[in-house]
Amino acid sequence: MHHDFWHQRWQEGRIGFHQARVTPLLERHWDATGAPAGSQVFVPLAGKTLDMAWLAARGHRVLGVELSGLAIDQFFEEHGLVPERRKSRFGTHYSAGSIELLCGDVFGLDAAALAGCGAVFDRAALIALPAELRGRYLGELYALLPAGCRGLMITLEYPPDEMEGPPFPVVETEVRAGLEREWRVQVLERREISEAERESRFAEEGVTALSTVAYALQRRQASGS
Ligand SMILES: C[S@@+](CC[C@H](N)C(=O)[O-])C[C@H]1O[C@@H](n2cnc3c(N)ncnc32)[C@H](O)[C@@H]1O
Repeated sequence: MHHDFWHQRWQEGRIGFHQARVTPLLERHWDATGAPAGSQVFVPLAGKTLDMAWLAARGHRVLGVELSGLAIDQFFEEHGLVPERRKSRFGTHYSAGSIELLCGDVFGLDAAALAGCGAVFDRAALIALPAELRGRYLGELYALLPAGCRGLMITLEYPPDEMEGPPFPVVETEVRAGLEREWRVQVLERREISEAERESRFAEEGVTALSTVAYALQRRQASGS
């Protein structure tokens, strides 16, 4: 999906994906990932999610990566923080306390950029990408994370011909095919989202069934364990 698409969404305030609360599945399942206390959590396609503040309040350092400078400005403003700025080959880094947001393209990262991350949290990130980018995202970006890294990934499943994403439906076989060579993948919860709970867009588009799935991830050690 072209960068302009996302920049325009932020400029026009069309950010229906943003939640005014912390993701309940994060609160419910984060401990099950075994993410080491105090570790840095990589949050790809971060937006201005409150989940980052929640992770920081739990004692984690956070590295969010987000294309939109507007999203990053709004995150810090809304949390009453004034970030320090520095530039690197990946983009502009904004840091305040234990939260660092990198304004740049997640596909421009390398292993050095993510070397300090002991965990990853993926909500509305994999499912924000069209199929042609998802293979690269799972196969290349996740391969940059260090051995032993833990993670929580949240996906959506719905009949693919019923709505045009994003969010795109991503089924378990796709997650496993993309990650299982390098990661242990475990379904923690699969839950149908009732019509009352769904964003109005799913009803408008006539989506007949919608589920969310939470996966625990663990990057295998180099030995293939
Ligand atoms: C669907 S939103 C989800 C945001 C956040 N994860 C949340 O839960 O609210 C996807 C975000 O990814 C950003 N994004 C899209 N492509 C990106 C890329 N290649 N690199 C970094 N950020 C990207 C968009 O600007 C947008 O804010």
